[in-house]
Amino acid sequence: MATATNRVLRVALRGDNILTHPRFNKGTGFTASERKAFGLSGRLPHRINTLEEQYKRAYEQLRIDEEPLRKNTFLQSLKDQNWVLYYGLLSRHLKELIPIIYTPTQGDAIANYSHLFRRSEGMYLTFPELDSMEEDFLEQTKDRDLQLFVVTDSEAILGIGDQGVGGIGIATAKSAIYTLLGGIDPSKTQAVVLDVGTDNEKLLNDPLYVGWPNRRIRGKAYDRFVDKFVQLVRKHYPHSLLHFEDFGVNNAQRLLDFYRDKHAVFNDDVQGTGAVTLAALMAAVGVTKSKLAEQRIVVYGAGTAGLGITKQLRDGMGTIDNLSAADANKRFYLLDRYGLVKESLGPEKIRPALHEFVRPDAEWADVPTNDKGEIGLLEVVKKVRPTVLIGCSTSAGAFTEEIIKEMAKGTDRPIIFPLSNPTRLVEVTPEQANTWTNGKALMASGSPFPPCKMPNGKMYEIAECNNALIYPGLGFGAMITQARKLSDTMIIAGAQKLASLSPAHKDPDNALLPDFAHAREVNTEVAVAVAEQAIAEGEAGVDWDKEEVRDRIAERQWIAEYPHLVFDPKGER
Ligand SMILES: NC(=O)C1=CN([C@@H]2O[C@H](COP(=O)(O)OP(=O)(O)OC[C@H]3O[C@@H](n4cnc5c(N)ncnc54)[C@H](O)[C@@H]3O)[C@@H](O)[C@H]2O)C=CC1
Ligand SMILES: CC(=O)C(=O)O
Ligand SMILES: [Mg+2]
Repeated sequence: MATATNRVLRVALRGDNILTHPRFNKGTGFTASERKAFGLSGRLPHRINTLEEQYKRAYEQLRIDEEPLRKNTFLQSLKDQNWVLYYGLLSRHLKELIPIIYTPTQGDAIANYSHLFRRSEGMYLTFPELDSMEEDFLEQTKDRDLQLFVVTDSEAILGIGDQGVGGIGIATAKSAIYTLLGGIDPSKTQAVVLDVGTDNEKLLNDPLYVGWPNRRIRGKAYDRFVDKFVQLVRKHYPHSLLHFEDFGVNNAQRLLDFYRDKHAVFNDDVQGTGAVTLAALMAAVGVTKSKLAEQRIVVYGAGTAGLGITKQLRDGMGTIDNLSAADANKRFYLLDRYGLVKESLGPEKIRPALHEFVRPDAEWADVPTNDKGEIGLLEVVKKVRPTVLIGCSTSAGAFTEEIIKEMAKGTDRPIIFPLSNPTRLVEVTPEQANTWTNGKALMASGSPFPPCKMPNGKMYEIAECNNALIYPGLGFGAMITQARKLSDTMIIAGAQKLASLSPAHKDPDNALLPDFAHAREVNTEVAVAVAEQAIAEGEAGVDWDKEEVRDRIAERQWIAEYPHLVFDPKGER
């Protein structure tokens, strides 16, 4: 078996062409024989550095700037130069650097994309260039063994909305996380932005905006554009996984439903968020010694993530506690801008996907409404006495002191998950929820937060309930088995595996989910569970026994170490 350290790579590039290629470049790490073979002798300073020395230098440079956004720019340029150094450095400082390359800082980088722009990364497919899409696609992908596409149309980036072409930054960040935490070879991934315009006035009026300065295309023309891209992926890479990220609420679930039987597709905001939240909640009900099916769950923000979470928890109640879907649906209370999702809101406010979870008006006849007939969160909490409160509304501070205290009256250990990203949009900070519940709340958040002091003096670590803790493993498990689809049962298998790794099993005062410092090992376990499930249910395109899965995964995981490079005119380029 080839390990990274004895791996040999045949490369056809020489001189500046290899020095500027991030996949092959080693900088001062090129050995003497490689320098000779690749024509680098006069192009590099004398000293040959080990990777350890290179890490030390890069980390020193990174620490010069205090500001997270500048660190983000530094790391982006490191990625443009040298993948091994970039991923190796991140692996060594996971907890410190994931928030820099992902939420929250990547949100700022995306919002400022056109002003920070230095060089392109990824595939930009622009609406007016529809006719040349296949040509453009093939130009970038020819001769590449791509296994994963991460695509966004940028309409709902994290919680910061429509970011136009800058959304490429979420596709590249999510791809990088696949490599970092899932072990997917970065040369086998492709980030894509579908630039169908933007309705973000600030971008439309910005003379430096680098995307297509046009209002967002919608309706049939949008669908045709997306479909052309999906068909190209299906035609040229039939065994790849197609990951959708941060599509708008009217497209995310719809596109997933449309393509899920045609190709291995995955919507991270729907399925990844649902899976990680299911795992966090399974851990929390372990602490409260209750069942999933017994919870009364309020979901605040009935958008893509809110509905994805709701459906995943509902399905979890079925698989884990044998509750029928009809009964499980009744455990949920969804709210959006117009308050509780109830019958009388009518079709304008209730999109079809929410129908299963609409509450009957009669149930609320005794509850005060505002002058528009809407029922707010406080009223819902008073009546329902929820055991679980989940925020995915992008509404900062929506879980007020009054609401949290009201919730704490109705349950001994309120389970509170403010999941909105980035950090500043959180519905309540863990510190506030901890104070207002006298340390009783069981918490998990979407972005990283510092621990809180519990009444017993111990520090309570806040689990980061972010889909990045699970999607790399879900995706890798599906890709490695060449699964024809990523089924709901494969996702639940991954969520159950993640829940089983919860530190709260050992001690109820521990975090609900594993720490991000262990995210690589955690995602590997998830990948094994998903791959085994794919094989068990006959979705896999490989004929492995379940017993071989772990070894196969270990063999294929990309490791940030330099391979030995050999010059070969017929080699890779
Ligand atoms: N922790 C995690 O892994 C994830 C977190 N998220 C976060 O969840 C949030 C929502 O993301 P998406 O569902 O993709 O967006 P979305 O736009 O589909 O959904 C947001 C929903 O919240 C509603 N909303 C807005 N203001 C509200 C208010 N004041 N009160 C009640 N509802 C309100 C909107 O009408 C919309 O339906 C974002 O902050 C995102 O970063 C999303 C995916 C994963
Ligand atoms: C984490 C993520 O996918 C989001 O906030 O959109
Ligand atoms: Mg997302």
